[in-house]
Amino acid sequence: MGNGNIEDIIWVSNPWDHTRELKHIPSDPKAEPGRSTSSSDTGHDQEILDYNNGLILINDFLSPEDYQVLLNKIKDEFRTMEESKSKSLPTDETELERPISQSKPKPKAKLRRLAIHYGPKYDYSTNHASPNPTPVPNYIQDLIEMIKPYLNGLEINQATLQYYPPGSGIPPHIDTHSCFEKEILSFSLGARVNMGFQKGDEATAMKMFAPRRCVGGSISTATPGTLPSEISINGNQPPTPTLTPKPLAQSTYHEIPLQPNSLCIMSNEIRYAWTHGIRSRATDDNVKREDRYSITFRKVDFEGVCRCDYGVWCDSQQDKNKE
Ligand SMILES: O=C(O)CCC(=O)C(=O)O
Ligand SMILES: [Fe+2]
Repeated sequence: MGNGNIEDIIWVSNPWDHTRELKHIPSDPKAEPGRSTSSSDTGHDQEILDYNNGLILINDFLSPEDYQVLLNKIKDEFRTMEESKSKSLPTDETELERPISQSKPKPKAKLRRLAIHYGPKYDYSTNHASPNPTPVPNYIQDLIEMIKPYLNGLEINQATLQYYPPGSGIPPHIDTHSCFEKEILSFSLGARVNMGFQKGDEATAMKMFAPRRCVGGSISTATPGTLPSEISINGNQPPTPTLTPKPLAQSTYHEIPLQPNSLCIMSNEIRYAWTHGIRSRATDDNVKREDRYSITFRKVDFEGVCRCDYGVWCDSQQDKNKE
């Protein structure tokens, strides 16, 4: 099955010259996973957790000031979205006339994840990217600039903001290989949540043949994830590994806390062959969930062909085998 229709879409890149809204940029970006970065100009320390399978978590990614600016911006975005939605809803006249005691009970608020897309929006059922992408706003472009050192030259062209009300989640999935190039990154804000990771089994691989992003993984009992190598970044000091690296055991379900102000980078094996997802539930490790927000960064692949080394889980390569 080909994805030829994607080639017709022309992505017009966003202007990069703009007034900076997030002020601090790490001066000496880390050159390779697990290595130190100077954070002297930001005045705060980052902590890098390298799971040795393509998963890297960077805690305290932004300075507290920048983090707060970003969180406020994102909350505003969802507030505006909700306001415009409620304005566009037709007024129920009959409801207004009804005495309060007789008014219909309000439907229970649904635990629905909300999303706002910037850049080309992908229609997973048709493999089409939207021809009129909404430009990425400046404050998100600032963040893209800050994550650039971790992108290995990948030019991000899509940012998806998501709001997770307490209790909501996202099904386990592998972001479809042919839709997005290389790394997938997610920046977390608001409350902490656990993300589950599991190496895709045969059933998962089969589902990747469908032109969809979300594949439901068959998840067994949850066991806490093993701790990764942990490197604390301290000013100009070289990184000090505080734990011996323990790779995530294959075929086991692992949960890893995503802290607010953390950047989760998925590349190679974890990006191509593991599912990730967030279970819908009220608590994580007995801690009650609160509002969470995330920004997922991707590069939409207009060619729509993946040439990764993980052929079993690759929709492009499996499609080719079937031809
Ligand atoms: O919310 C997140 O951190 C991840 C979201 C995600 O996996 C996705 O949108 O594909
Ligand atoms: Fe994802």
